Amino acid sequence: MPAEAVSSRLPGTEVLPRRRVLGEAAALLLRAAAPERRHVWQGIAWLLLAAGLEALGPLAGKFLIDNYLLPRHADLPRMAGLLFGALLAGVIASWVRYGQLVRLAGVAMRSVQRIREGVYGHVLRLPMAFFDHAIIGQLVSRVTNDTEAVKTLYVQVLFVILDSLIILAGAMAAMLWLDWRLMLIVAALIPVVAAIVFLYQRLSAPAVTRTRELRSELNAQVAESIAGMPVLQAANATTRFQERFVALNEAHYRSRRRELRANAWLLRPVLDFMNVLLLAVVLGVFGLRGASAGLSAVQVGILYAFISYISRVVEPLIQITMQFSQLQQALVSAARVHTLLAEAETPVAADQGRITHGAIAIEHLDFAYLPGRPVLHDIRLHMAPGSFHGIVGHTGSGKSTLLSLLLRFYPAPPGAIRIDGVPLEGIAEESFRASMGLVPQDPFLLAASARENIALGRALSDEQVEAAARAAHAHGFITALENGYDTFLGEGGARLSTGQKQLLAIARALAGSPRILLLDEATAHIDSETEQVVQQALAELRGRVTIVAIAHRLSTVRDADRIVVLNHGRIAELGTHGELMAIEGGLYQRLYQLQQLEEELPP
Ligand SMILES: Nc1ncnc2c1ncn2[C@@H]1O[C@H](COP(=O)(O)OP(=O)(O)OP(=O)(O)O)[C@@H](O)[C@H]1O
Repeated sequence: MPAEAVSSRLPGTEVLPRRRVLGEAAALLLRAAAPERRHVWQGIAWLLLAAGLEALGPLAGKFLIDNYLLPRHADLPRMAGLLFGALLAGVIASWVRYGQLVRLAGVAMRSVQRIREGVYGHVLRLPMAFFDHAIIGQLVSRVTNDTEAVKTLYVQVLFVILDSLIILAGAMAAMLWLDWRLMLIVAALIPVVAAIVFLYQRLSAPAVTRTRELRSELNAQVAESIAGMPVLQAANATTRFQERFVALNEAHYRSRRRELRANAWLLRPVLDFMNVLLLAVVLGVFGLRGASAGLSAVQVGILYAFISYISRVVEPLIQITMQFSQLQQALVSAARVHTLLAEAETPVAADQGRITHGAIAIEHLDFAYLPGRPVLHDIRLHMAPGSFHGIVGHTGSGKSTLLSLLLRFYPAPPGAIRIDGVPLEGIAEESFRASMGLVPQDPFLLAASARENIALGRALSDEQVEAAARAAHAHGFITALENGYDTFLGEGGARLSTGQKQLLAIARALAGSPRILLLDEATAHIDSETEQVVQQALAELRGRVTIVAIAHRLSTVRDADRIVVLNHGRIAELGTHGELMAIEGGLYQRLYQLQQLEEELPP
């Protein structure tokens, strides 16, 4: 796949206009540093003091030359006092600057910490629809790499640029006081530098944005390949993936080279040249003045001070411009983080009531993921508390969609689904999640112990965890592990069989004591023996928990109170196994017979 074809997949990866980048990066910085405003202002105040003290050095030099050296007036105590004063001012200035830089580094680090926590928390609260388009590697890149780049932005803005600007201001003020006309010559350097920076930005901005984008693509591809390694290797696709990676990496290299070229040509060499030019102009002016009026003692002192100050003006300017390459990258990262943060979170549900019994009422439910492409049509279904409903149907008939709506992963039309008489969207999030249990098709186990996998961060006692495991018929195999509930299960529960993982997922769902338990093809990949264990577990929950189970394997829901047969997003049939089997030529009957046939066929 060409590198260009894989961009713009995650919101925030598109190339942003320059003005938007600046605005969004600034918004992010200000928001993250807001709690530390006092530190920033105090830091700036102290840096101003340090710059003032530093500017005293050349002034003291000028005074020494003008008053003592040129007139050959050897007043040793005063000269020593002057030298000592200049030295002391320099030492104090360095000490103050060190203290403030440590303070501002703290501000930067804490702000980035806040941003990173904020981004992760935000991602956790995003609606499921967001993840339909998200690429995991790119999201990881946002939370780690991009927030790290934001730190660069802080360090650069707060340290180098701020400090350099203050030193610059101090030197300019001192020169203004000494000779305003000469100061104007030096000041002419500032617009020239601004023009260079502008030009640099113009030339390198597209390359910088592209480099960042490609880096995030590289991350995404590595993450995707590792996650799908069995499929990659089995499909003999490793060579193609390697080639794709090489193409991306090459594009990254070219983009980075374009960026560095602009840097190498424009920044340091041009500025060094400006420095020499400026010195030549200032010396030239002195030369002219000397030729016309004879160089006075006062002018020699000023010349000395000016030469000292010019380096103090040029060096911060060089520092500021040298930071621009990194600053540019950091700005792009900050803007992307800001764009991600601007993604709307799942709206907070109004608290109109809570789930008490688990009665589900669905009325005239229509739903479409994309406008004009309806997936569910006019679903009407009432499920009594403690009942067991099976949902079956062909692939793509809308079974998982119905479950996703019940789980509020996607918003159902207001009022179409009610639980215990309360509209689904009117149940407060905490109590809603506490009352709903989900057993997904893929159990998703953490690289942690069996106990941690069942509790999943909830404050559950050992007794609660064990009771849930017993109810899910998982207690037996867990206690048979070498460390029982504390056995580390490996990445993705690698230590367990598929059936055991599924039982553990059921235990996890039950550990929260849900009123409603939703199972999405929980028996799709397990053997008949484990399926019977699951059936047993579900039978024991009947009357206490409302169960809605999607099942490809019809035997799982054979004993359900009612079976809902979905066909192209509509309820085609509804009834008990017996009732549905009695419909001659009915969909359920055909599905059942087909499965029977599959089971009877020799493998
Ligand atoms: N996130 C989504 N965005 C857009 N369309 C979707 C999304 N999820 C599912 N669909 C579409 O909705 C329809 C119903 O899908 P759904 O997953 O609900 O079917 P299903 O009955 O659960 O299928 P299966 O048995 O294969 O899991 C399908 O046409 C599918 O392409």
